[in-house]
Amino acid sequence: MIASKNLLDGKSLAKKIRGEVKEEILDIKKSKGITPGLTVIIVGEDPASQAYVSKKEKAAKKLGINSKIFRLPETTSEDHLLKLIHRLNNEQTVDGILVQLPLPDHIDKEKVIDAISPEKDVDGFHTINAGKMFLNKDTLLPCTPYGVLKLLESEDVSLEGKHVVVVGASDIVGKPMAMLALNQMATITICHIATKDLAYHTRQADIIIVAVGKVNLITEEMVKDGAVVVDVGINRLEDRLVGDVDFENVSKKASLITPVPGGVGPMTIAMLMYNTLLAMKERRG
Ligand SMILES: Nc1nc2c(c(=O)[nH]1)N[C@@H](CN(C=O)c1ccc(C(=O)N[C@@H](CCC(=O)O)C(=O)O)cc1)CN2
Repeated sequence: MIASKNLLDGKSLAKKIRGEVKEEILDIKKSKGITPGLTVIIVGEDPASQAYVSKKEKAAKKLGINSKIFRLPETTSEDHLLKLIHRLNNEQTVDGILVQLPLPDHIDKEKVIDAISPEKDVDGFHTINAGKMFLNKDTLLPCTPYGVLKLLESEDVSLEGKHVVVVGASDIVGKPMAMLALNQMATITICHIATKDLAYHTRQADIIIVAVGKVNLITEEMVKDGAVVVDVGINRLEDRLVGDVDFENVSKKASLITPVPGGVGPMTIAMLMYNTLLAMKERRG
């Protein structure tokens, strides 16, 4: 782990959040005799996805959440998946349903996500939940962007009036991230694959949030002095894991910066645990 005074330490904050969730689960178990249930479905053998699912299973177990993992083969049909989701939607003890992404190409991701009951959609990806987030209504929020907000909040970084530049416009990170920042009264810019002169935009940013998956996409010259830099990228090199930011050089300019690993990644899992508890409380608390 890199030691630096300006580090946004997701690993520590995630531990704290998991501890709070664990306490609340214990209390609810004692007072109401109910336990949250999380079901994760993974299709295919992608090693990174398998590792993420194992992390989710381990975290859930530690917090006293009943977890069940469906590990389905790559050849699983869309129809089979939809039927499984339908069955889980109707199971009283299942509070959260999550389908690990990406899915194989022959399966329609949107159709699968929208088959999950919105109240059990602990990823916050369902069209109804995305719409509620867009309208700034209470709902289950996507774990990674929600984790980024919590990380910023933990260091008293207010987004109000700040220029937040989000690099990457994916449905699971970039777009919801920008919307959550807007809901916090930030001025937002979303940069994507067709953006001309990325550096022009990033240099204006008070806060840069990058989620692309490209090593060293954000370099020192692209960052204003004192900016806050949040790196959501995960790139596997032969010997180590890196983000999208040239950490060594950008960290000299940034007032706060997330490391990879140990920044946003652990927050994703912590917020999933938080959402599972929230889904249980909303439905049967
Ligand atoms: N249904 C979903 N699919 C995917 C999501 C998601 O939120 N919901 N996000 C990503 C993967 N992901 C969770 O599923 C995830 C990514 C990274 C981490 C994490 O803890 N990263 C560590 C490094 C771990 C490692 O060594 O590989 C870190 O950054 O410190 C957790 C979860 C795509 N799919």
